Parts: sequence; structure tokens; C-alpha cells
Amino acid sequence: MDDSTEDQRLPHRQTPNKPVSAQELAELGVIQWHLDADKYENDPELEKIRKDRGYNYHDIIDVSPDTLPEYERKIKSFYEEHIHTDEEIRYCIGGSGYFDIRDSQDRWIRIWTKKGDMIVLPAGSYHRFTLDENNYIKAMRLFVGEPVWTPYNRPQDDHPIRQLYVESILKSNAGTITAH
Ligand SMILES: CSCCC(=O)/C(O)=C/O
Ligand SMILES: [Fe+2]
Repeated sequence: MDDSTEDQRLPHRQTPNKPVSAQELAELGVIQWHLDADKYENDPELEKIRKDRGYNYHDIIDVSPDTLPEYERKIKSFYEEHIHTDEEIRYCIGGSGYFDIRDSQDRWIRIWTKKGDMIVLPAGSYHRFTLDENNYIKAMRLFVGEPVWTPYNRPQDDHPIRQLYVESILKSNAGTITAH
């Protein structure tokens, strides 16, 4: 992402653009699939992912000014940099939005998530979410067991889940992750 503080809904690409590969995202623990969102209610491919990864809970969230209760408060909270103690698993079944995640040098990577994209952000990863200029996303939220949506806003460097995440990234990449 660029460093501009302009509207969070803009793409915020660097000039020139600096694309990030699926491999680089995988090294941060991000998992992605692309599915046929038109058949999300009866999709063997989605069922297989859910079964393989134990995602036995799901619900649907409609994020737009007209559909989300307490829209202003929630949209602000989604964009505060935070971690969760569990994976954040989202399947975009309509609309679009940006999931931002910090890389190993603490730079933001912006992941444009559109209809059919399913993404897992690992537990302990610093991230945030915003709608894009279309102002609408319909997403399936998945979870293992009873859902816990609590965000822990940065700084969380002493949080055991953050520490586990940092260790796992260090181990798999033999790289450096900047402590702040
Ligand atoms: C599109 S789902 C809303 C965003 C959210 O649940 C979250 O935790 C963002 O980090
Ligand atoms: Fe989150």
C-alpha cells in the first residue's frame, strides 16, 4: 500500500504498483481459494474445505450503510489494526472489500477480495478490513466451534497468540519480523 491517508476505500496502490504474489501471502500464513459463489448454499468444494479444516460454524454478514446495524461503529472497528485469537475466515459471496495484513517488515499488503474469493488470515496476524468504493460486501464468516469475533487492537506484541504467530512466520521464512 501507499502511505497516503486519503479515503480508506480507495485502492491505495503504490506508484508504480507493487503486486504481491500468492507465495508471499502464503509465507505470512494467508490461505486463499476461489469458489463459485453462485452456488455457496450447495457447493461440494466449499463443503470439502469446511470438513477438512473443521469449519463447523458459519453465518452471513451484509456490510453496507443500509444493512449492518451500528454500521459506523463497526466499520471503524474493522479498520482499527487488530489481531484475533483464532483465524479470520471470510468467503465473499457478493460485493467486495479490502483485507489489509502486515508483512514481515510491518508494511501493509492490501488484498482486494471479490465475489468468489475465500480468505483465511491467521490467528495473531495484524490486519484490518474496509469496504471499497462500492460500499458493499456480503461475506460468509466461518469458524471452528463457537465463534469469537473479539478484536485485540495493536499493540499486542506480548499476546501469546501474537507471539506464536511471529514464531511460526520466522520458522517458515527464516526471515525477520519487525517488533514494535
Ligand atoms: C467482511 S467481514 C467484516 C470484517 C471482520 O469481521 C473483521 O474481523 C475484520 O478484521
Ligand atoms: Fe479481524
